[in-house]
Amino acid sequence: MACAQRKADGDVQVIGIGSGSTVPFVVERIVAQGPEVNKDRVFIPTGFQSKELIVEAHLRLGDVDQYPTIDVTIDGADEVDKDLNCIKGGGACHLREKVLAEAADTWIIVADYRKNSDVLGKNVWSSSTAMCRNGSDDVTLQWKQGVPVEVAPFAYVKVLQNLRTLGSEKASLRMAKMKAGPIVSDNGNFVIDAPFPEEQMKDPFTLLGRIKMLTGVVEVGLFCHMAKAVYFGNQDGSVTAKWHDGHAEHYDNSSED
Ligand SMILES: O=C[C@H](O)[C@H](O)[C@H](O)COP(=O)(O)O
Repeated sequence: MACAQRKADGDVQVIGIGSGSTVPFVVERIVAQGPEVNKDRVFIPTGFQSKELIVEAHLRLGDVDQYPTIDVTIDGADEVDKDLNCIKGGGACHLREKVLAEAADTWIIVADYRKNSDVLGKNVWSSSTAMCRNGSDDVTLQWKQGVPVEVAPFAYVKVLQNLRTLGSEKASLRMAKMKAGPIVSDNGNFVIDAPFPEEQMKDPFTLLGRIKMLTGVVEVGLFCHMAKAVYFGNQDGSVTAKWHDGHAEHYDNSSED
């Protein structure tokens, strides 16, 4: 998105590239800035998808162990609440995404308007990432997946039980679509999807702390108080930007140049 990328202009040299359906557009926009602008930039991926995008675009690939401080990370989201807290991990990338979000001076989300929600978990729209990976555009397969929780494989049954006790009655292991068995993250872990009642989702920061304390949990797909800004692409091509301080702006189609 043009306006999100504008935030990445200037002196930015180390850029984190997140995962999801909007990220290819971000990379496209970066490439369009030309080789002269990009020659001194290093791009850090959050997983397989973004690594491929960076390599295919002939941008310089780096890793977070070389660059533990990132100027700006641009990522997608499954859902964003009114305080810019996010659910992420529909594509099972949330561990690396959170590392790159924390490493970044500025963390920016680019998402489509269906991800904009008052309270996390209320939105029936969820990640299209898995569907895109399966080569299908069938967005009628929407589901309420809850909070993605990456777990050490040997501990998943214990963590499932813990999550149910915490209030997620329907917590379940995420199963692969084209493979018999569970999906395995880029880090070799399993992912549990844990829907929680609205009352608990209204305070995602407290819920995040509770889930994170469960032994066997590697990372939780709740990103609280992290986003500096979220850019929502609207159906008509315009963009609505919301900042963490409550400020919002609207850009019409022509500002996308
Ligand atoms: O694990 C995946 C990431 O958190 C994605 O950023 C998130 O799932 C959004 O993906 P999409 O834009 O494909 O819905």
